[in-house]
Amino acid sequence: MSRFSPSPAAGTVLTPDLCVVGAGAAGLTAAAGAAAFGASVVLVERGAMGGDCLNYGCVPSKALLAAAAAAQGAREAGRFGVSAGEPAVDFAAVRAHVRGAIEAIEPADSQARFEGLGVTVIRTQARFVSADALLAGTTTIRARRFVLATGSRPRIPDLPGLDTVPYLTNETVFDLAELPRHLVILGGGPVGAELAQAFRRLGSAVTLIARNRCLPREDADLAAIVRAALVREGVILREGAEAVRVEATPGGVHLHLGDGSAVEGSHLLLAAGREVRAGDLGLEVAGIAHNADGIRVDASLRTANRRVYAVGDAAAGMPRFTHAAGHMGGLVLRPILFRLPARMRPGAIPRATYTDPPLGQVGLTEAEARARGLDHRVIAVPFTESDRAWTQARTDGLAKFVVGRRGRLLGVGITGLHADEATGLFALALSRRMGLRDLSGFVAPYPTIAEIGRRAASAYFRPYAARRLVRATVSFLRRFG
Ligand SMILES: Cc1cc2nc3c(=O)[nH]c(=O)nc-3n(C[C@H](O)[C@H](O)[C@H](O)COP(=O)(O)OP(=O)(O)OC[C@H]3O[C@@H](n4cnc5c(N)ncnc54)[C@H](O)[C@@H]3O)c2cc1C
Ligand SMILES: NC(=O)c1ccc[n+]([C@@H]2O[C@H](COP(=O)([O-])OP(=O)(O)OC[C@H]3O[C@@H](n4cnc5c(N)ncnc54)[C@H](O)[C@@H]3O)[C@@H](O)[C@H]2O)c1
Repeated sequence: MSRFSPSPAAGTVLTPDLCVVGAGAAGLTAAAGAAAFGASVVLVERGAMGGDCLNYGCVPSKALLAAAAAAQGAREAGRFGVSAGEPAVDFAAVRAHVRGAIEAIEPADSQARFEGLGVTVIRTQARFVSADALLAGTTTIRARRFVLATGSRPRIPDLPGLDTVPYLTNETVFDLAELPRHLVILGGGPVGAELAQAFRRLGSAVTLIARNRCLPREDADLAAIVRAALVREGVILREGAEAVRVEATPGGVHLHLGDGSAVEGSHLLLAAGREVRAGDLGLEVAGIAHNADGIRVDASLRTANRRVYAVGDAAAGMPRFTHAAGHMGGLVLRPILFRLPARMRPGAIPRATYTDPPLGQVGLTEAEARARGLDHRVIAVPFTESDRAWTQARTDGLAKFVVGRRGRLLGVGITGLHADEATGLFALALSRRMGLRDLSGFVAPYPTIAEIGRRAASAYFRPYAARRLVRATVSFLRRFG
């Protein structure tokens, strides 16, 4: 149990083993883990417990997408011979569902739970006042080690006119009282793509502005399938479009694009990437280096100040996902508590975008393998080869296995039905350095999308089976009865 809980009196100086700043996925994991090992822990959070994922990110977006999928299911039921028709969407009830999902998960991240674990939770802004001391309200914390898990915030683009119009970000969009008539989304990354589909399916007109293409970080063949689904459902996609100016109109906003055209909408949602909150942490005072991408860390997630680590979205150059944040929050406990080495391997972190169809990736994409000059082959398996895809009438999918020498997996990308779940399986295979031989021997339940790994293995090994020597061996062995 912490020697300090509950909340300290004003002016107190605390000297815990560990001080964690930020109670999102990264900070909560570090705090809970350290407390479980008997370390004294102080956790400082200035906003809502649970951070972005619970309050303004993964949870509300996935809950909104689930409501949107129900609406789309009604629209598409006809292809199964079931008639439902255009659904009536009660947006207040949708919002209640989103809120309900947050409230159901909230207790796991709550101050009460963490105090129950023995963590001292201080609900205020923290900043360094020296290389080894942090000020949280009126409490000074001189910890043996610090973990900065301060997350990121939406990047507000430098767009002329933006200061004159109302706009939404992920921090406000889930609180909308009414369904937007026409939502204009700036940014075609995962936030833009997921929310474009969610609002379109719930009944809004949606225009998505993407500087390059939709889901630019993803494999082009896989992203094209998601793109086609969005367009089929009526999302107006403006790819290769640069927003250059915005102005208010009586009905909402008027967004001017670089090619001279304009888009008119009732609401504007900014989904133009993330930036790191570093300015208000007093990093300079503590000798902690940072850049536009975040707090600079080495492979063990240590900052330029040897007492201080940075994890999650706040750490520069690291993948910005909840599971990555949680992983980093646990990883830093190795050096902090046990003086063991730790090495963050960003390349091993899988990701999924929860559009329908979802898109998952782990390891290298085909373009990344090519750019690195790796000796590789790509085995592409369309979902028309999956019996499950046929039973669900969802053959709009593709899996791409990027393999190196002797069939070793370098990366797997998959879009289609249940691709998010299947990505977890392939992430395990990659983390265990498996190859297509392992996938060929893996028995998945029938009919599931996971069987697609075996399909890829069959396609890879088929030419070997056809070799003259192999055939001659089979023929020779036949003689023995
Ligand atoms: C719309 C959206 C959907 C997303 N969906 C997914 C998804 O489906 N799956 C996925 O893996 N990822 C998703 N993400 C990304 C995911 O939300 C982040 O990667 C994750 O929340 C990062 O966790 P974190 O702990 O690093 O930071 P955060 O969750 O941002 O937590 C940081 C905390 O630090 C606090 N803080 C900051 N500065 C200070 C200070 N000086 N003093 C005290 N407290 C401070 C903040 O208040 C905040 O609570 C999504 C993001 C968005 C925006
Ligand atoms: N399913 C998930 O795991 C999930 C879901 C949502 C978000 N996230 C995380 O949240 C982070 C943020 O996502 P995001 O979608 O906001 O960011 P992003 O950086 O992935 O995409 C933003 C896009 O906006 C475009 N853009 C920026 N300014 C523009 C302009 N003026 N005109 C036109 N286009 C412009 C950029 O080119 C970029 O493609 C991601 O890094 C991701 O890791 C994850």
